Amino acid sequence: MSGIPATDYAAWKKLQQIYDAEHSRLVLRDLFAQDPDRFAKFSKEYTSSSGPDVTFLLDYSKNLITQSILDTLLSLAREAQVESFRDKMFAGEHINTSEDRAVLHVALRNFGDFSISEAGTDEVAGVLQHIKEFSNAVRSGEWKGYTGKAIDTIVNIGIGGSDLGPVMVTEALKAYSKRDLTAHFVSNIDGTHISETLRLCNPETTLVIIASKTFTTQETITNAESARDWFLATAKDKAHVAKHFVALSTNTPAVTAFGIAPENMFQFWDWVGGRYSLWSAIGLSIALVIGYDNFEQLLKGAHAMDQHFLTTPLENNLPVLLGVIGIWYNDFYGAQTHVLLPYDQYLHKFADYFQQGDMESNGKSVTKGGQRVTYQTGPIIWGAAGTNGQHSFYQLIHQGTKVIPADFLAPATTLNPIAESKHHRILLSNFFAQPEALAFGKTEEEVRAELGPGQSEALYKSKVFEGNKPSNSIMFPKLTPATLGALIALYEHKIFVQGVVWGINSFDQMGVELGKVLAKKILAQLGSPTDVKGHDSSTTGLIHYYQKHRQDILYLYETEKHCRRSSMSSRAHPPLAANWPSLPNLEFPTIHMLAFFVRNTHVGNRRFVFSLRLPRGTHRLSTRAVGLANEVDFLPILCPHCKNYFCRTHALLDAHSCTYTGKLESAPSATANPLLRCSVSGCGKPSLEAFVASTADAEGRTPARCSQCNNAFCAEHRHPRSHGCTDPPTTGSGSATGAKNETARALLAKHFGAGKNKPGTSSTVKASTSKIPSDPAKALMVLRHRAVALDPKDKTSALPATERFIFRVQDKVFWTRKNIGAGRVIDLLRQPLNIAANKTLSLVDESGTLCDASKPLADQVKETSVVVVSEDV
Ligand SMILES: O=P(O)(O)OC[C@H]1O[C@@H](O)[C@H](O)[C@@H](O)[C@@H]1O
Repeated sequence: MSGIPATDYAAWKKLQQIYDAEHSRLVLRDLFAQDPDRFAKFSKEYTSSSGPDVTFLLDYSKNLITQSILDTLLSLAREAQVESFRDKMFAGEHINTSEDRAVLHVALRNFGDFSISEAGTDEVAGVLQHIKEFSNAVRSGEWKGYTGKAIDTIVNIGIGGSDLGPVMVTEALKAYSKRDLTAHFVSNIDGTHISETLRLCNPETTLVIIASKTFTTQETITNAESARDWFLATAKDKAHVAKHFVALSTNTPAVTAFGIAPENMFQFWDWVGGRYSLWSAIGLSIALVIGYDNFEQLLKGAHAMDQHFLTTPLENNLPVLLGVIGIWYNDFYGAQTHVLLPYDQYLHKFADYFQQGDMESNGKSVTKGGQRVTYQTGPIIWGAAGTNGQHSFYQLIHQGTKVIPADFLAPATTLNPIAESKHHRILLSNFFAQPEALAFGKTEEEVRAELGPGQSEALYKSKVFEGNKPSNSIMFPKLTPATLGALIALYEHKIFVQGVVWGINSFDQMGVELGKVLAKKILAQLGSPTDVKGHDSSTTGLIHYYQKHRQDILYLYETEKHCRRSSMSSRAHPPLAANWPSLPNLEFPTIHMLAFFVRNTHVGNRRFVFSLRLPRGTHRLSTRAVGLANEVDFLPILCPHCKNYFCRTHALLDAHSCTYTGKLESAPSATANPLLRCSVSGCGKPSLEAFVASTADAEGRTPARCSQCNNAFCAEHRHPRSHGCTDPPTTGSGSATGAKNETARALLAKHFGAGKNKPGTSSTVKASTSKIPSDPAKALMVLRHRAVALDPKDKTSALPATERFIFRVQDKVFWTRKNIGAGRVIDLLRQPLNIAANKTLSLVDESGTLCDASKPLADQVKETSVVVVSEDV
């Protein structure tokens, strides 16, 4: 890590000479035959020097090494100053030079032994205490969700180091888990990942953990926002987020901006690399799954390995031995990969985890000094658990042309001793057999003796195993949290050793950035083929192919001219079609995410228009929200037969020339279930409920019924007004809101005249409706010009139009900032309306609902609508 090219070291040159002169004589069969003590010489038993007790055996005798080669490899480590850089790491020196950061994952599991002065290391114990208290509260059921139920599901949203570590460890230690707490991990930006996960979750009993060191990672933040939308679709009130969302991050401002309270944030520090972060707050999901005490055992197991690495002479230092032996193959034998083969199903994510751990750390091609290396650095890491690989890729390891060093890992005792441990004995027989077969193979003589004479030459040859394939074997008594901690730390330090020898910075990851930048640029160009600029012909061709073949538009607007269905959109409306965004085939229960998606979609210069047309509150997808949406219909109707989405005009089978050819068992017909027909007498069209009920997983979805009379209506008659529904919404007895609204209505009746007059249109208070178009988008444009700032301190020129909220009071049109609470609006209205300060006022919306003074007005009333100022409510 000094930045010196490894080839400059004398030991490197010597190793090259040894390889050139000796490698053809390095034959494991011979090496073992020559030295009966080879196993004793080239194996070590690790025993933790501090509690908890951890022990394992590392057998590295099946490597293509002699003592003198090993000595030279260790000389290389010394020459590259592995010990000195190790000490610098533990001391908190900024060995991550490109980012000027310390590398202190060891401080996260430092139970008092090492003295580290870096800022933040003194806060580790406090964060662990926070993890302890929180995980205990959740696991015991003391932490309640917003409806008073205990948490039974956690969803960790993170990617890379904020995902792989918790995934691997919670899988590895599943035997220690709280079985009635289900843990899900969502990482991929593919909406399928979060959608399929949330389908399994109940918002009332789910805790979402947003794990992101930077809190800017596109995948994590997008998934987290969708999860929040999913949650609020049921919970409604943003205040409930506090009980269901926590963040693990170093970025306090971004976490706060997301809406997570500081007390629900678990801090860590920039000296924790993402791929070394499972020991930090990122391990919260681990503590939740296996309990804090087990989490601490994991940390302590790793800490003992840290002590071993820090204090043990290189000859006996296990991470050093693994590191230099790996270099021998990587740089002298030309091995390109290294395979991790745990014979323990619980470790099935071990190789995935170290793919990031190793490849992101040592996948570098310039030294710390900026020189292009002339030798190989980090290997490709891969692998799989148990005997599965034997039935697929082991063929190549045994008889292929490549050198593939392998690490075999296995527990002596299984945690699932079913059938009197028969499974485990078979598993272990394979664990012992494979390294043996790889090392010693089967000679042609042995094959001939086995097959006897008279076989084809090709057959004899094809059954020969050349052997001489190197491997390490690691065996431990049982997979415990502490043992796992020690094994992970063993590999972490191995990676460190190799990085030091190669002179590279193992702790940055510049190589992941370029793709992210290009993806952002491309995302903005996906709307239209004419937007695709600045790419090579291949990339351009791929994007154009996607644009041609994507299935467009699953959402609907108020007029037929905006209706799209994928199969005919381009024919029907060629100029517009290309600009529509591609949306996933969302099913009804997840459609609330659609509004979110659209709000954030770049659709060329049409994006803003679409945003304006989105009805407020439709993301909640309640029928009431749709009904309030001034005819803007955001409810896509899924044809139960051809499974395409249509607007109300094209929802019927004949209207969209349904391609379904099977028997139409539930096809709408005049004689179909009358309950599924529009309730308006004489209409007879299928109700929205008919489509929804037959197409979606009924559980958790919002019924497409009138929120007031609860009857089912067709798209034409779904709004309360359009089917003559005048009954007030049922608020439920004892509902505080309901009671308040009753009072509000009574007062409205008193002040502005009861009965049929709508609030704000009484003779007493009359909103001017002259020259205001009925189309909400046009109305907004007109009113935006007429609106004056309610707060004299606000200047129109200082705030973008999208951040201004327009509403009407009497014949006046005002705008406020969107986050202004209704209480503050009341105060500000006194002056223009000339209302004395001693009067108690309330705001009431068009439907007679009392506004909550503590919440933003913009969240409670429809933009451009009339708001009534009422006394005494
Ligand atoms: O935790 P964050 O900041 O969301 O980052 C997640 C991952 O983001 C990737 O881009 C990095 O390569 C990883 O190292 C990192 O673990």
